[in-house]
Amino acid sequence: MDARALWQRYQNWLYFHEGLGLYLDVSRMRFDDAFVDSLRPKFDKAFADMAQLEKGAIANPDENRMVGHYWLRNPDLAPTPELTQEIVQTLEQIEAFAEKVQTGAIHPPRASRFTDIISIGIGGSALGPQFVAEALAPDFPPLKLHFIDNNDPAGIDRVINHLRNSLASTLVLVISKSGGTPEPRNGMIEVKKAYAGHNLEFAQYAVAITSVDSNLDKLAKDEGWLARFPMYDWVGGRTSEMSAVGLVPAALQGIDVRAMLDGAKEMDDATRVPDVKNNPAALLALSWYFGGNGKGEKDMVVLPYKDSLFLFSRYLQQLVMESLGKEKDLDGNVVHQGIAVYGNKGSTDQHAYVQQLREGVANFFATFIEVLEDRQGPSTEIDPGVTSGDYLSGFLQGTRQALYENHRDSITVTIPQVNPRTVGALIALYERAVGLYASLVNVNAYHQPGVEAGKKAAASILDLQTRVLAVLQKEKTPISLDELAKKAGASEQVEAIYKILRHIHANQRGVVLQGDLQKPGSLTVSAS
Ligand SMILES: O=P(O)(O)OC[C@H]1O[C@](O)(CO)[C@@H](O)[C@@H]1O
Repeated sequence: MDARALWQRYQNWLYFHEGLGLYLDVSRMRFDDAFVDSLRPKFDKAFADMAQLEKGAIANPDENRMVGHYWLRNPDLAPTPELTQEIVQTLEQIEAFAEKVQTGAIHPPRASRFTDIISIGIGGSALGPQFVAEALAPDFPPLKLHFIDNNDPAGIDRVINHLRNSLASTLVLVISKSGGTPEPRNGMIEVKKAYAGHNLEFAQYAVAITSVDSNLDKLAKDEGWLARFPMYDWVGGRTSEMSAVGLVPAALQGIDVRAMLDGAKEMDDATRVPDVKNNPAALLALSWYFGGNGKGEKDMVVLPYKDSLFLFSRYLQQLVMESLGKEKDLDGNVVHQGIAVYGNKGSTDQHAYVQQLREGVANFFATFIEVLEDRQGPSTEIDPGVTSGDYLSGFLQGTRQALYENHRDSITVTIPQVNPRTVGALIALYERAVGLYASLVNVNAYHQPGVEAGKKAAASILDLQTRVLAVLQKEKTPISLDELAKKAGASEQVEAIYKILRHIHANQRGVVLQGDLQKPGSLTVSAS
């Protein structure tokens, strides 16, 4: 296609949302009208599915759950007045709590203000708060947010060490929808011990964000934690940014959560339109379907050209991959669906992997996220008449063009600036696109059986560790791994046992492995 025809195609397909000032350009995805027409019946079904979901249908059949993240920003849409009231009240409670913390009306026992927050959570209970903090927190927030989003002991130490002089003024958010995920539970126990080590009573610093009556909720209630906020069973972890999961940390940092909700609501209204060309989420879903042949054959590379949005790709990674990456479709057929998502930020990535994107394996389509406002205030001229922002803008255009010329497709989302409304809108845009795409490819976007399988496997390894160590304690002399496995009733699991023991040995926790480390099968083990 020559430049004039491309310019025409750009204009034909350009979507613009006036209220949000958001543009979506799918002109560099090379679908034609016949392709769009062929997907119309699937889209009709997707729009109908989405309408049912928003009305409270059981959209997550495996878990027998409604899917209601859209109600969080438009509570009147909730299927019952009780739910509407609950959403409204929770938001009010969050705002009141954040204000009291910021003004010092709620303060720690030994300080006049909370200065910092440790947020403990994983997956959907971390990625949204992390993305939003990076995108929207002021340079000097009223409370500084730190995350424990893993089970790495050294990572936990690092956060606690950084805060060792301000632990007495650090609020702890423990965020877990289920209230039973091992990582946040373990992180909470470690942090609690650190508080005890400083003679601080954890309950006076701790806030739980979890489902009512979960183990975490019960613990927080029994111990009299500072506050508890509810998470609803009809909100999935990866779509929970607009629930207490995301709103509590955001409000505490002084982010305008109402504006974020408004932006999401406005985008929801726009993405409810049952017309592909006039619905930005449908245009994304269409482009993804085209890009990956409806089978995820190409990866989605997300390139925000704005530092504050660099966690967007990581956020989308969970939203897209946990939602769409499914072995079976809704009819039980094995389909192995999904779309792989990765990315960091432009132009930084141009000096890393964009070389391969331009010339290497053509197994992706790109999504550029462009922000029109360079910075608040005037810009210095780097060259006559040229600012850093002009360079960044030029890098984006240049990369988009270079990719296209080499038959690599791309989508471009443009927002006027990074603010709570546009961030809320971006989240809502992708949530809806994932929901529509899931319907196009007929998968349940709202469960994650694969993750559950991994969790079970991990639990069985820990169980094996307990059994093996109990047997080892009774042994008077060194024993071979095979023998130990047999005595523990786990002859088939010698490799797992070897790895358990090697780890414990490396941490000098009462296990000694002896012999040739190059030949694990020949090692003997004893309790020290
Ligand atoms: O909030 P929870 O229940 O601790 O779960 C954390 C994360 O674990 C998962 O269940 C599986 O990874 C995610 O869907 C969720 O965001």
